[in-house]
Amino acid sequence: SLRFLFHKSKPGTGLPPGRTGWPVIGESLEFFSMGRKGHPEKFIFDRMAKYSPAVFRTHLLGERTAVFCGATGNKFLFSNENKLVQSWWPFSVDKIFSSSIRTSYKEESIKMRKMLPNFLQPEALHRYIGIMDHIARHHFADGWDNKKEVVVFPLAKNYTFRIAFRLFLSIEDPKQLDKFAKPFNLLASGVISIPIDLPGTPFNKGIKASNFIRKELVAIIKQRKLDLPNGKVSSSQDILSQMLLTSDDTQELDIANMILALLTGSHDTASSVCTSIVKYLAELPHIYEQQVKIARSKAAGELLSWEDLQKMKYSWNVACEVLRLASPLQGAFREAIADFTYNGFSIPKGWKLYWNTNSTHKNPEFFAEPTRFDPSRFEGSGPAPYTFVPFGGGARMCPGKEYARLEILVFMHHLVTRFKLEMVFPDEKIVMDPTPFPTKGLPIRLFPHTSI
Ligand code: HEM
Repeated sequence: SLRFLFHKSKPGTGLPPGRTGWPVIGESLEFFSMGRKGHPEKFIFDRMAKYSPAVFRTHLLGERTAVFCGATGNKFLFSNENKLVQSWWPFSVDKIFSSSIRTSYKEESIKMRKMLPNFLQPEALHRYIGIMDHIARHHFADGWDNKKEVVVFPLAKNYTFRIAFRLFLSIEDPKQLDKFAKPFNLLASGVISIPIDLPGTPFNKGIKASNFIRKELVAIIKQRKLDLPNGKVSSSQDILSQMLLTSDDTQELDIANMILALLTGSHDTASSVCTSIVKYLAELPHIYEQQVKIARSKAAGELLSWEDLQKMKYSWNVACEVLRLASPLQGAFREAIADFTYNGFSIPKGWKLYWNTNSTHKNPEFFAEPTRFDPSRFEGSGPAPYTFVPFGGGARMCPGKEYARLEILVFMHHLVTRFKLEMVFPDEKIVMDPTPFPTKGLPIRLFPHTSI
């Protein structure tokens, strides 16, 4: 009956208002298809207008879900971790990363989550800036220089992949990198697939790929444990060494899971941002010119330093504007660990809760003319608290934020010091499936500065 599909309650009278959609699949298809069409915010805004601007209910990925909206919704979910809510990942993610840090409710995983930021804090990452710069130079020399036209998305993936394997594991050899590239792509498609574990399904391939990677990682970790004490490798050469030195009682499998989570977390996110940055710089000459001025202040061939990156405030504002308009993750889930009331509606224990970037990032209440690209939004005190949330917030905030900032800035610097850019398909759209990418991979014409 219609009562089953619609529930329009008033504050104080029960569950948040909303539509549950079809049995089992609920509203999942609409949710994802709007992303695939390039406007994931439509799903959210339609329902905020129809039901309630604070919180509405829906049914996603087989779960009864309440979508929290606006700065107040973000703040509520971010600040109630382990009090009223806990991190929750869809079944497919959980299965592929089984026994990983993503299963937050497990004792060991909480310990892991505490350890993680140690290796990814600004201070810990200082020493790796020279390495990022070095890899960027090689990456541009191999993939971009002397080419009239390139397809950006696969190149950006290659860039973040190279950096991650070097920084975490000291792996640079192209042959070794190749061995991991395919499993990582399988893993990524497994995570977003329909979770049916039968031979040949993307989900099944994802699980197999993650087992393969985990096994390889355990072997690398075992070898490293032998090499570290007799000085065969340096203690500061990568994040793995750092992890092993500060956590001697941690199991190899736990470390492997942690590295797997970090490699995955960094795989599609930062590469998506780098790609979108190229698109906006190609489209917006005045932004590009500003960018070049900053980059030119550095002598050719001179290595980038921590201080240089700190000075790139304008560049980071450009990146933030890209993160606002094309957030790599549109949001994340929590689970209610107790019954509670929010904004007058009751949220039952066990319900899944979803916070999302779009209800604030694309909302004129928080960002005037939200579709306009304007890095000056981040000048001064910047956006209001809990309105700009590409990395989430609170206890589960992305631990890779600083790492991502550095690799994105290094990428931008090398890009604009080398080329002027022109899009091959000027109206190429960015769609979300579920991370944002350009429909044609973003072919770009390159004009080296020396030839201008
Ligand atoms: C621009 C790039 C990135 C963006 C926008 C991003 C965004 C996010 C978001 C929104 C979350 C979910 C937070 C939540 O549950 O509320 C997350 C989690 C996570 N990210 Fe990132 N991320 C990026 C890059 C990275 C990088 C480079 C790494 C690793 C070096 C990384 C590692 C992780 C991990 C391990 C988690 C899970 C943390 C947990 O469950 O507690 N991310 N990220």
